[in-house]
Amino acid sequence: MGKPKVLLLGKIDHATASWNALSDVAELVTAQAKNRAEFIEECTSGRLDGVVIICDRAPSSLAVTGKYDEELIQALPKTLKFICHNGAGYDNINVSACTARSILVSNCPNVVDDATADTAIFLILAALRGFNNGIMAIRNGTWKGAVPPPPLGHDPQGKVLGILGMGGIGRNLKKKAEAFGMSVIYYNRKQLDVEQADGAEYVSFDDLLARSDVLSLNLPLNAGTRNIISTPEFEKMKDGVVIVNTARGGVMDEAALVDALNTGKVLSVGLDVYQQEPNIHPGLVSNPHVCLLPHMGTSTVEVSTVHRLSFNKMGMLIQMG
Ligand SMILES: O=CC(=O)O
Repeated sequence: MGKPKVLLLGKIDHATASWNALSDVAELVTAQAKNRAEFIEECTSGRLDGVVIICDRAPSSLAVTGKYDEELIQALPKTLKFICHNGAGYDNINVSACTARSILVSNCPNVVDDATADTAIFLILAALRGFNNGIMAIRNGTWKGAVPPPPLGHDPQGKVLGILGMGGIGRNLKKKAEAFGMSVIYYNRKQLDVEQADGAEYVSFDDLLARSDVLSLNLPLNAGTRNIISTPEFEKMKDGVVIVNTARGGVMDEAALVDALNTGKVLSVGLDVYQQEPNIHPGLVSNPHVCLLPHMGTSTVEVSTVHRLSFNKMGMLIQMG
């Protein structure tokens, strides 16, 4: 019997040696397709027959696969057994459709905790302090910007940080935020045990909305969390609340956020993720109180280097049969 085939979708920049080392135990193949239609055609033409594992390097794979929806999953090679998704969030994969085809799906949680929590800290500071006003003004050649100048920002010290979703990233953010003098409350589907909560106060969803000076979204996107923050939720928040989203754009209603910014209910926002990436609601782009990043929360050499280990593990799994 030949070696099992592993199909790489997307680019590898920092784990090339580990990827190549997999060839000891697997036949490494790449797709010729440049877009989803071509990929589906490539799968159905039989060129990828024999592929047992897909190594999905999101987001660079997205241009070729689009969402792993029912249509795509039905087209994948009949021999496929595993999809190894290199991100933490796997909302782009219809896991039920994979299960129906007996395809196992794995993701990479934990490795992104530091990088994502660091990004949340950056956005919290930027939004609280109004740094985006200054960043825009200095690049426009107007030094500190408008006359009269924009209102003074706020220190994180003494503020209540509400964390919605207290998984690995939420807990990592809690520790970092405490170093800036913030006190942390959280809401999660389940209350954490004492050790994991580490002093963070568990509150109801409504209390989280009502008590947070800064609200950080750190929960996965799924049918139950889509638009979990929308107009009724903004109404329950403090006037002048600051919101940061490093999770998925789909958990917050962007149009409702623009309205809440325009009325002053929300003072400022820090965003790394959007509902329809790479498109961003024009009301967010034009608002100087919104600090925007192009979904780069996990884009570090260290995260990519840890992904290397996942190739090594994939190799070991193949060897173990
Ligand atoms: O967004 C990045 C990830 O899900 O890892």
